[in-house]
Amino acid sequence: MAAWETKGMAEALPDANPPAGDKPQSTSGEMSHAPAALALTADGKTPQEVGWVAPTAYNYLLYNASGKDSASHSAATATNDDPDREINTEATGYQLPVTESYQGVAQGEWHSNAKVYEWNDEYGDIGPKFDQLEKQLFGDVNRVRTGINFANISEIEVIQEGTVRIDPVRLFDDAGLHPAMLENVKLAGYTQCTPVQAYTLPAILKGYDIVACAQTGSGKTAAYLIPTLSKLMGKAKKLAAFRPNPATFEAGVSAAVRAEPLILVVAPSRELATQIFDEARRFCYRTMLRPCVIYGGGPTIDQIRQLEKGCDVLIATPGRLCDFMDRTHLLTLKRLKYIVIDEADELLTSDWEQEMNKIMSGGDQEEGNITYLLYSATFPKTARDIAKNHLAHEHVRIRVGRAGSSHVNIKQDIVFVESSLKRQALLDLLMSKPPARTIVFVNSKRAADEVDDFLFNKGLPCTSIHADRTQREREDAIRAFRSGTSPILVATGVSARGLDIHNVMHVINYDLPSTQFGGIEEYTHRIGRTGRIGNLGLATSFYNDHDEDLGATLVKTLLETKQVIPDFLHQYLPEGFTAEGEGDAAQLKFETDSDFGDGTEETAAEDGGDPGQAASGEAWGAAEEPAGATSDWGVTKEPATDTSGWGTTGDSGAW
Ligand SMILES: Nc1ncnc2c1ncn2[C@@H]1O[C@H](COP(=O)(O)OP(=O)(O)OP(=O)(O)O)[C@@H](O)[C@H]1O
Repeated sequence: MAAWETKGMAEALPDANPPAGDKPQSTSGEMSHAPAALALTADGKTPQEVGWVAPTAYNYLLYNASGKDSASHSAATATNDDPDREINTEATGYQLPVTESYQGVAQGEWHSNAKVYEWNDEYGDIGPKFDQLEKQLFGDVNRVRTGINFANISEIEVIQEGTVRIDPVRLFDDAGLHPAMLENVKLAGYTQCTPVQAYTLPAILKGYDIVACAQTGSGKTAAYLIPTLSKLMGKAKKLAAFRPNPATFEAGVSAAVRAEPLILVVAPSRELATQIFDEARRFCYRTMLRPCVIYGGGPTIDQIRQLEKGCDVLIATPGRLCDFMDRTHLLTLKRLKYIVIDEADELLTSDWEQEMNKIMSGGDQEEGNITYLLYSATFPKTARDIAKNHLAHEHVRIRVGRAGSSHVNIKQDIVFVESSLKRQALLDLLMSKPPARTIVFVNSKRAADEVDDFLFNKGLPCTSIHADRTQREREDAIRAFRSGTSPILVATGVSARGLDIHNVMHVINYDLPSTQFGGIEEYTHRIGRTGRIGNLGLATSFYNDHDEDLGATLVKTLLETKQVIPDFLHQYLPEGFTAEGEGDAAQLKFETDSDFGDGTEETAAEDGGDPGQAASGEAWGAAEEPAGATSDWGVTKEPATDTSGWGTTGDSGAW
C-alpha cells in the first residue's frame, strides 16, 4: 500500500453520489504509469467514467471584463415580483452567460445586489408573501439541511461562564419571537434550537452582551440574527431611519438617504459576509428591516446604491466598512443597537487592530446604547483578552464543548505523504472515492493555482479561490462550487472561515496549517466545512516531517473525538491513551482550557440540563428547570475574583 493510501474512506462518505456500477478501485502505485493527460483509475476509467462531472473552463477575460461597468448590474429598481433578474447587457455591450444561480444571484451578478424584500409603506405589520422571492430565499435545494446526527450536536456539554446565568430555550416556538420571525424560522426549516442558539437567543432577547464559542456548523449565525432581528421587528417603524418607499423608488431620480443601520455584523472574509447577508435576507423576509452587505473588491458604486435605499442591517468586512465610515454622508452608526463580531477570534487580533478599534469605538455610535455580541468556534487567549474590554460587566459567556474542539461527526484521517508525492496522492484520493463535493486546502496562493491547474488538466471539475483573485472570480468560484458545476474547490485559508456549503463531504488538507498558517485553530475551521449541522463528513490531511510542530496538538484533537491515531503520530500519544483513540478525553489538556474557567462555570449536564437525557443521545435542551437543580439559573452572580483571563470588569474603550 502506498504511504498515502487511506482506509475506510468510502464508509465515511455516506451521502456521496457513487457512479453507476462498481465502486472505483484504489489506484495507488498504478497512477504513475497513466497517460499524462486524463487521470485514470487502475482499471482505466476516466474521471467522468467514475462519476465526476466534466470540468468547466472559466473565461477569466470575459468575466473580469464584466466587472468594469458593474453599475450596469445594479438592482436599484428591483421589486419583490421581479422574475429572476436578467443581466443588463445594454450598457456594456457584452453578453454574460447566466448559468449558475444561488439564491437568486446568478453568475455575472454582484452578491451585494441580491434581491431583498422591498417593504412598501402601505403594508401593515407584516408584509405580503411573494412566491418568487420566497422560493429563492428558502427553497434552494443547495441549502444546508440538518443531517442524521443533528441530535449529536445537541448532546454537547454547555458551559456558562461569567456573571450571568441563562435558562435555555429548546424550541423556536417557545422563544418568544416576533410572529414574522417565527414564520421565517419555519420557512427555513428550523424547529429545534442548537445549543448555542438555546442559550444566546434568550440572552440576547434579555439584552445581554454575549461571548459565545461553539463548534463549526452549529448555527451561530442564526443564534445572533434571529433574536436581534426579532427584537427590532416590533419596533422597526419607531427605530429605523427614514428611507424612500421602495415601491416608488427610482435610482438616480428619487432622493437617496444616508444608511443608519440598527445592527452591524462584521465578518473577516468577503465570502462569509455575503453568506451572512443571505441569512439576513431570509430572516428579514416580509418585514421592513432592510439588509445590505458591503465588502472589499465589490463595486463601491453598487454598494452605495443599495445603502442609499435605506439599511437597517449592515453586514460588512472591516476594510470596506472603515472606508464607508469615513464618508459620513453615506453611512452613520449613530442608531446602532447591536454590533456582532462573527469569527471574533480572527478579528480580535493585532492584524485587524486598527480597523476593529475604529469600528468598536471610533465611529459616531453611542457606545452605551450598543450590545456587543461576539461569536466564534475557536477563542485563543489573545482574542479573549481583547474582547473583555468591550463587554459590559454583566455579560453572558457561553461555551459549547471545548473551545476549538472539532466535531464527532467528522471522521479525521491523517496520512503520511512526502511533499513531492502530494499531487499524486491527491489525484489518487479523488479518483478512488465516490465523487463528492470536496474542498482542498493549501497554504499559498501559488499552490492553489498549481493544484487547480493540475487537477483540471487531469479532467477533474475544479475551481479555486485565494486572495489574489479578483472579487468577480471569487464570487464565481464559490457559486460554481455551491451549484455543483465545479464540485472540487481548491482554497487557501482565506475561505476557510465560516463557509456553509451544502453537502461538502470531504475536506482535504493538502497542506496542513502549521503554526505560521494558523495552527490547530485553522485546522478546526477548515475541517468544519464538512460535517455541519448533524451531517457526516470526512477530513483527510497530508502530514509529513514539515508538520511536526502541529503533531502533539493534532493528536490531542484527534483523541478528543476518538479518532484512530496513525503510527507515525504515536510518539505524541499522551499517557493513558491508545492508538485506537481510547482514553479519558477529560484528561486532555489544551491551551485554550487553561484560563477559561473562572470558578463560576456551570455545565448544562451538571446543572441546567438532564445528564441522563444527554448521555442517552436524545434531543437535548432543558426548557424547564431540571428537577433537583439548586441552580441560580437566570440569577446574576458576582464572582468574588476573576481569574479567567476573560475579565469581568468590562472597562469600556479601546484595547
Ligand atoms: N436550529 C437549526 N435547525 C436546522 N438548521 C439550522 C439551525 N440553525 C442553523 N442551521 C443551519 O446550519 C448551518 C450552519 O450554520 P452556521 O453557518 O451559522 O454555523 P456556524 O456555527 O456559524 O459555523 P462556522 O463556525 O463554521 O462559521 C446553516 O446552513 C444553517 O442554515
